[in-house]
Amino acid sequence: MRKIEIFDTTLRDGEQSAGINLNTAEKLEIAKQLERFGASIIEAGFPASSPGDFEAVQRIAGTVKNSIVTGLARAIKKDIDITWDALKKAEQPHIHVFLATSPIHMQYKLNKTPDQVVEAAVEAVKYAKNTFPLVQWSAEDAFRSDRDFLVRIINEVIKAGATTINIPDTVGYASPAEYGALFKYLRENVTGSDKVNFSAHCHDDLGMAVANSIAAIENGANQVEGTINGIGERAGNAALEEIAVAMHIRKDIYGIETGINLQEIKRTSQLVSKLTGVVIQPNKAIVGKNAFAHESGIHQDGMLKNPETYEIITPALIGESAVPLVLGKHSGRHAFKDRAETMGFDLSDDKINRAFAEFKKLADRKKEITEEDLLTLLTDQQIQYEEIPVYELKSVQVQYGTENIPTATVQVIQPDGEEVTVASTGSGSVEAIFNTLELLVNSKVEILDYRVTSVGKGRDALGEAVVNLTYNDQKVTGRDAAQDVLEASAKAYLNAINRQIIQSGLRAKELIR
Ligand SMILES: CC(=O)SCCNC(=O)CCNC(=O)[C@H](O)C(C)(C)COP(=O)(O)OP(=O)(O)OC[C@H]1O[C@@H](n2cnc3c(N)ncnc32)[C@H](O)[C@@H]1OP(=O)(O)O
Ligand SMILES: CC(C)C(=O)C(=O)O
Repeated sequence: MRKIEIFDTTLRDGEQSAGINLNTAEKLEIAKQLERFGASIIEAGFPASSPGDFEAVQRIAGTVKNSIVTGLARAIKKDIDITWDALKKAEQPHIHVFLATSPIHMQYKLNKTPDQVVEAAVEAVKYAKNTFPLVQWSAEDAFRSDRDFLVRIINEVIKAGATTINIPDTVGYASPAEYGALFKYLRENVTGSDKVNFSAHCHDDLGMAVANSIAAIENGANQVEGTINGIGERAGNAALEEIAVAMHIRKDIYGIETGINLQEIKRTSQLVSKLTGVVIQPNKAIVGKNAFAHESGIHQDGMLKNPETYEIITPALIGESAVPLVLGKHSGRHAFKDRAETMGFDLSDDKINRAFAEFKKLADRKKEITEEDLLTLLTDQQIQYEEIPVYELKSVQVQYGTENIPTATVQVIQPDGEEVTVASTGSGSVEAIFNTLELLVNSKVEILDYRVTSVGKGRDALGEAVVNLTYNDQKVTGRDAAQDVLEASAKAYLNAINRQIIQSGLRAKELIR
């Protein structure tokens, strides 16, 4: 079996999805899970792009041991220096330097001639190589670049010390046959192409990112890049869970080993969805909630007679356990802690106690506590910060009637510890709550997006709200769940405000550069 390295860019290209904004603690949590998932390389961010990205990459590099941690950098010395500062303590410092090579990018975006682009790429790779043992160089928009120019610049960056060459289809324009052919051409024409890794990086604008990545593997790529749940810039990146399972299920034709721990797929996907607020479409391959649901009579009949009639992947393969529900209002702390550990949470006794208290409150109101409910409760505890005081929702009350103006009354404890109650109106119940909270947080808030979904099944399922807003001129996403969608909405709004406060609080305490 041939080994393919899996390069995960959920925290860099994935975070470039419109509306996603992860803080350092959330990124660290995802990185630790990506390590369990078995990613060979984790691109933890773009350190020169913001203090938040710098801090996240630095923290992840200091924590993750079993995956290589990398950071993205433009082909400029300042970016490379900042990336080195963030990654110098990593076990195997790795940098990902990129520079565009397509005519349209060189002429209009970079305003450079092809010769100047070659010179800048070589200079950047040489400079990076002074400190980093592992240097990946990406030809941004490689697929729309001239092939012979690509061969020329790749030859030069390999001479300058690049250890991996990435050939992105930056705008998702390639077809599988074309993208595969490009890898074959480069493997055949680049001098010493067998001495470096060739990497595929595909976007899903035409829905072909996974197919293109597999075509690259078939034609000489020994690394593929992508994200969990396929999140990423515009239509997203290749979904890594789809590639990993495709390689496993069809090892008869591909003969590829990815090193991915398939059992961790479900949990990784759920964690990324929860923390980014990006809901997974139900029919999404591998991780969608309908991916293993057989609905029609003829299919169900076949499944009962022999599951192989319709099932090519079992839920168990990706760690989707059909554990019978054992937790309810009569369960105790031991069973709760045990389940948390089985789900992969490693929480202090304090955090387990707090999660248990929340669980008991929920169990009083809800007859069935599902795996999704537990995931929500435990994830919330896992990423709580104690050191920065934030807003705490005490109560929310809404008066609504078809003939009345909806009015919300909200009681919160402010970061300074003072308890305040404020009321305001809106054209609907949610708007009334948001207007009231805006008065409370004392600053202009612009709502960019708002969604409510149900967590789990049944009438008494938890409602999860995701609010994307601007506060103190920063875009931030908040999410929270509650039995009632209005309470979930209020909590999600405050969660967004609190995340912004925490991020600036950490920076003020110089925990962030
Ligand atoms: C295909 C990809 O996904 S590439 C990664 C995209 N990710 C991001 O952009 C992450 C977030 N970005 C940012 O925070 C900002 O864009 C920053 C901090 C990186 C740069 O911000 P600014 O300095 O304000 O520049 P701005 O983004 O407006 O323009 C980009 C500049 O970088 C140049 N540039 C673009 N790519 C490269 C490169 N690979 N190497 C060197 N220079 C580059 C552009 O030509 C432009 O230069 P100019 O100012 O001389 O015209
Ligand atoms: C920086 C590069 C690898 C990229 O994200 C792209 O080209 O899509």
